[in-house]
Amino acid sequence: MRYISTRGKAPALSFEDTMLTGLARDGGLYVPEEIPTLTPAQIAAMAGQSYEETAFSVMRPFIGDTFTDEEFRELIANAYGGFGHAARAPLVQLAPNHFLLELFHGPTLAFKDFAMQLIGQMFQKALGRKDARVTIVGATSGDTGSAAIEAFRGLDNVDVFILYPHGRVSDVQRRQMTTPAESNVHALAIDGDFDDCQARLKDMFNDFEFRDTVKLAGVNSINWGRVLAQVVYYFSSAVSLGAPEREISFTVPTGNFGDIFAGYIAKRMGLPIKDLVVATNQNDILDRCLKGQGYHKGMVEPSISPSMDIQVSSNFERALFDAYGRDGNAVAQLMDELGQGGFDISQGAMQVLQDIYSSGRATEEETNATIAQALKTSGELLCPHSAVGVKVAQEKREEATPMITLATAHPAKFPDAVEAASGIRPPLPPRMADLFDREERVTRVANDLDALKTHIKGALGL
Ligand SMILES: Cc1ncc(COP(=O)(O)O)c(C=O)c1O
Ligand SMILES: N[C@@H](CCOP(=O)(O)O)C(=O)O
Repeated sequence: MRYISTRGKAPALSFEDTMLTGLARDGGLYVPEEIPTLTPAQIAAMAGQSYEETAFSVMRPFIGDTFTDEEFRELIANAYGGFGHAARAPLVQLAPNHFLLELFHGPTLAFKDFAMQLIGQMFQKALGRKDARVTIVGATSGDTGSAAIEAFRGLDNVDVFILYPHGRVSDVQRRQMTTPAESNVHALAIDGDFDDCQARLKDMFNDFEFRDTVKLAGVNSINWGRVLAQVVYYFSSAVSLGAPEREISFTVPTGNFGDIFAGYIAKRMGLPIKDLVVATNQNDILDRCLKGQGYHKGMVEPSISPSMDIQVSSNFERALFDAYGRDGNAVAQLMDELGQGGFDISQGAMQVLQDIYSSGRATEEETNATIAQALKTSGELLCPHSAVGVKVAQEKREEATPMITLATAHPAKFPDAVEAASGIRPPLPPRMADLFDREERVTRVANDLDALKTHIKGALGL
């Protein structure tokens, strides 16, 4: 299995090199040269399996000879052993034929743990046998950062720097990033929004001198390993509702497009997914785009679902690559235009995208109302991101096809917003009960590439 760049000009790499490289050197994102498929019988065999067994079956075809079967099984077992639910990703029923996939039972209470816990294991194994060291830099609107810090804190061969937008993450998210005491963890509050953080991260990858000096690695969904690990729960949930005999639809609260893109990969692998619905908050660039209005950037509007406050949706580049017939030059041209503010999508590519994805948006009022309604009708307390998904799913779902909405974070990560909408202040789990008593450690850094490079090199003693 080899991986190629969406911009067509970087060398093809193995799974291991793709994982450790992050952004391709032509500025693109790596994708598999070919998508492996599973037969209906292989998918049906997942019924009744543990999450870990399904994870092995789904991901094995993508990793080539990076790990032996035995090693890979062990990494998967280590990754999910600490989750707070035996099913790892349990389904609960919200309404007839509408289900919620709870992805928040990992250590940092968000879906990011599914990929990050595994990536942590895979990095450790791959770096350990090479006796290599890397500097991970990540951009976060709140959840990727805490999950990355949790996965890499205290490891000998990794330093981790996380850029988050100052004042634009919840207090719980911020404290998850700023309170770990390990010296290899560095939380950086950036004067800007998430798009600024992600843009500076990509600038660092495109600055080859800096990249090579610090041995830069990435664990955002830039990293194919992140997307891959998220494919698994589409299979586990769909099979438990009757796939492959039965079609299933999914609605995914979306920002950087990594999670929904994982759903697309599941579909390409043979999972009978009927609709893949992109749900956005008021930062609705993807909804507008999928309705045929082109991809044109506006200002990021802070919302009660801050992890989705994104305008430049990184993985949409992967979707465009396939929609444009895997033409790297066409994608590179679109990304250049994005640098000037936006681009229009050709009719042919738009048709491909609309055949795969549909979309909807939720206003702040609708999100609040959905939190209150779900509590009343099903007893389920939703985080604001999951509520965006539920609201859009309610509009999109059809009676005949089960709809699964992804619940991407635990309500306790956003207690103020959840309390305002529902009257209930969700408590943190006991293991995190002292989060607000722990000392914070954070550096405020300007939204400036040179300032960031200087800070990171200084912290590394370079
Ligand atoms: C809680 C939550 N929901 C939804 C999303 C959006 O996911 P994606 O960026 O993969 O589209 C994020 C951020 O990634 C998130 O943290
Ligand atoms: N919502 C994310 C933004 C980064 O997304 P990623 O999937 O590319 O890591 C966050 O919570 O940080």
